[in-house]
Amino acid sequence: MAQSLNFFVSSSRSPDFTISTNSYSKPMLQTPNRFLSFTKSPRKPLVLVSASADNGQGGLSAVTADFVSDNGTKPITIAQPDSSSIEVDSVTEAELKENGFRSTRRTKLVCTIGPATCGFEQLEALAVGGMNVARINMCHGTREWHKTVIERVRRLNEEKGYAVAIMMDTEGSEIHMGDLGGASSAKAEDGEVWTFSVRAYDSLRPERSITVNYDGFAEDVKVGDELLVDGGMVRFEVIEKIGPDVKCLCTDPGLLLPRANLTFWRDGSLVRERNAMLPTISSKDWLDIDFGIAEGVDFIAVSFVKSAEVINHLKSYIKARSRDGDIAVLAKIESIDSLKNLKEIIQASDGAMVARGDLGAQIPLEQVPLAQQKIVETCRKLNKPVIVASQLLESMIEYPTPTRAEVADVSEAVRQRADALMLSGESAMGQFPDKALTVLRSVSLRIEKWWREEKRHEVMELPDIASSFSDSISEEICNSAAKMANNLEVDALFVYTKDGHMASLLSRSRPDCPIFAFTTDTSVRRRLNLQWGLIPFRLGFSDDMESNLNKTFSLLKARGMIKSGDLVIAVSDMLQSIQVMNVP
Ligand SMILES: Nc1ncnc2c1ncn2[C@@H]1O[C@H](COP(=O)(O)OP(=O)(O)O)[C@@H](O)[C@H]1O
Ligand SMILES: C=C(OP(=O)(O)O)C(=O)O
Ligand SMILES: [K+]
Ligand SMILES: [Mg+2]
Repeated sequence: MAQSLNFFVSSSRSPDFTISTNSYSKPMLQTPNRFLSFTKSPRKPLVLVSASADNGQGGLSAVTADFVSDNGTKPITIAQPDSSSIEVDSVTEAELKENGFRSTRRTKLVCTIGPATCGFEQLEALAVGGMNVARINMCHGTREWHKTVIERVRRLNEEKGYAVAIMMDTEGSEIHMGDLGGASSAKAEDGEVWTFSVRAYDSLRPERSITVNYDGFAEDVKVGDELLVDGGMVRFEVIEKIGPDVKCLCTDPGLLLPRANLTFWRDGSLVRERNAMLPTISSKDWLDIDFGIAEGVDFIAVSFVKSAEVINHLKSYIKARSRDGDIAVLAKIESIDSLKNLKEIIQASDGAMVARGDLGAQIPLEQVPLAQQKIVETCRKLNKPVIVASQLLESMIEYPTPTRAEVADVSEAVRQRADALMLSGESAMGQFPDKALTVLRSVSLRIEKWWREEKRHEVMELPDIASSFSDSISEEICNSAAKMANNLEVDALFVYTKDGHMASLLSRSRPDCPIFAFTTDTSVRRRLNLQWGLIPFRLGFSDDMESNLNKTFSLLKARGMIKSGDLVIAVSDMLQSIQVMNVP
């Protein structure tokens, strides 16, 4: 006869969690105040059972009980929830209260975290300044360093109510220089001869010598090739090969930065010999990915993606290992191959990045703007979030104001209605990370406002993307709701979504009003933070839309974020309907 173990789960602050014993695991959705049973087969003795409740967020409601029993009943109480709470970040809340719905920023901001921004206060300053996603670049720093940054961001979220997501960016199999033996940079002058070598210098790095991370380097280059550092920031010409050493003459002087990217060119085109055969995800990347899964990062951005296959592979790898399979995979478009297979790659991914740094080293610079336009458009059509990255405010690494050209570049990305803009060196190692973020924020707000004032409703034809009939219904509802919202000039769209899909479909239409996205899941909330126009809230809700709406109205009213009379359109995952109403 089967026996049961009963756990009484009084409630939880975050209602989605998994209860597991050493032999059973059971996900629970919104099950406060009830008994949960595990049935044991008679063949397995009922002895020590370690039970834990884990909401997957690093222990908000974690409970562990060593359990000895023959009749198997042991009550477990999990922290009392604040069932009447709604979570939204304080910056959004203040913006909404002060300036109303229209003032909220639609374009999301990603900041690369580095030595200039890794402290808790520095991270908090970025969150206050509007950072939606923190990016860690596995090209640099140690895993311990990255772990500390992740912990600090998590602490910031828990203590201050932010939903800053974490993006881990893989190193990828690019060819790059070594780390300059700890020096922050080295100056290469016109006419100097430098040695690029695959040798690892064990002690001091000889003067004017650079290590290269790719073993085939000395074999692949030819005398006469042009060697570009960081896509042309410094240029050399290969003049002699001596075993593992390649002697190069500096033809365009400049600063060499640690681990700078290297490409070599022959007769005007990029040389892709054996290095083209390097795996997209190297063995070091797999270790970093395991680290990212263990740390529960929200996004993994894959460098130098060549095909959809590698994305599919990584997605199934994550699915098999991550607790909820909820790490989104972003494809970095930064190579010739990724442009060739653009549609399939984006289709397979959960989003993409226009990684203009390396892209500009692989295709002629004048083609980068067109590539950007095409990538942004393709992502929009396929409903995948897209980030425009690299050199948006490059001069702000050193100076407190951007160039006019940089402001124009940021404006163009906002005008293209990309989901997100990204800072790299500006926030990782620049002198003015907060100022750079402020520029992104104010330019975004200004261009978005201009766009609405001009009433430039979309001309973009959005193709049907649903893969099932029920998806088609969601898609039609969202397209119609967004259109209605514009025509009726409503104040906000509300979407109640468990996995975020309906929210992303609304975002895809780029409506004039902000989209309040309510989700029960904290990790979905963080991921929605990358998408255009979404204001993600965490809220416990049921399948009863009437009560969800009443609850939301009263919670938001109590906090002064909406007021009686505001016009709202609500849609939901659970109920396929569009409701138009005034806040009571
Ligand atoms: N974790 C880190 N530790 C030290 N320096 C970093 C880190 N992350 C970024 N940086 C610095 O910021 C610069 C810009 O960052 P990013 O654009 O992400 O990298 P890359 O220049 O390698 O493409 C890097 O070149 C590096 O100097
Ligand atoms: C974002 C990019 O990738 P990374 O900084 O990792 O080179 C880029 O190349 O633009
Ligand atoms: K990288
Ligand atoms: Mg790159």
